[in-house]
Amino acid sequence: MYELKDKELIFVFTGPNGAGRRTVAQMSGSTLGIKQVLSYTTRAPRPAELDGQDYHFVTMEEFKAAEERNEFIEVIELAGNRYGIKEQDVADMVQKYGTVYLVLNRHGAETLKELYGERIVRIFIYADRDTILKREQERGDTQELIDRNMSQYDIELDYKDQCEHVFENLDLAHTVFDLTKALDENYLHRKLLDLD
Ligand SMILES: Nc1ncnc2c1ncn2[C@@H]1O[C@H](COP(=O)(O)OP(=O)(O)OP(=O)(O)O)[C@@H](O)[C@H]1O
Ligand SMILES: Nc1nc2c(ncn2[C@@H]2O[C@H](COP(=O)(O)O)[C@@H](O)[C@H]2O)c(=O)[nH]1
Repeated sequence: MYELKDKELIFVFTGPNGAGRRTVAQMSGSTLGIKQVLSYTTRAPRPAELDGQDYHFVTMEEFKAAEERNEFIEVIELAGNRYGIKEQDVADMVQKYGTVYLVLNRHGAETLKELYGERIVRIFIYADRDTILKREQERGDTQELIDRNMSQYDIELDYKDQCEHVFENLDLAHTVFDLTKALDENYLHRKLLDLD
């Protein structure tokens, strides 16, 4: 296991599905010049999702082969699909960029915290159930997917108080501004933003 050095950090965006974790993470990452370590998944891409941008989309055979080679830090299975982060990807990107981010569910955030300790900064993004429902319907998610996400809502929300930073994501621009400011002030010290 790669041991993270003093200045190396991993931001883990977590919270209920549909709260806007990926959107907020990608916008903040782009503002701050921080790259994402992508998960591998066997699920099919949804409309507007791209291989190499949202996930590494792989076949079950490819995933199982990588699993047998012990390449994943952790693996989860949801609705028959597997998801995992490769240890080598984390090590390579942290060594190259110093700071990276991931978007994971509660299980993934807990696992990374156990493995990498204080080098992990958990950022909890949430919204109320009705807001998430509306966003998922507008995005065209299937009822099956919406029901699955909603069934996990309370479990994911219960993780809020254990995370280092918590942001309610209602107005997107405000969320990204507040988050970017917090990460810059607390960890990055790049002074990229005009904070007045
Ligand atoms: N503040 C916001 N206001 C309105 N819509 C938003 C906001 N934040 C995100 N969205 C939209 O909500 C939807 C879900 O966002 P996103 O994909 O980032 O969520 P997520 O938490 O990563 O969940 P999932 O894994 O289901 O995609 C997207 O269509 C996104 O454009
Ligand atoms: N623990 C992990 N969680 C992951 C990983 N990759 C994605 N996720 C989370 O799973 C759910 C479902 O994702 P979806 O894109 O199919 O809706 C969501 O909360 C993701 O953030 C991973 O490698 N490990």
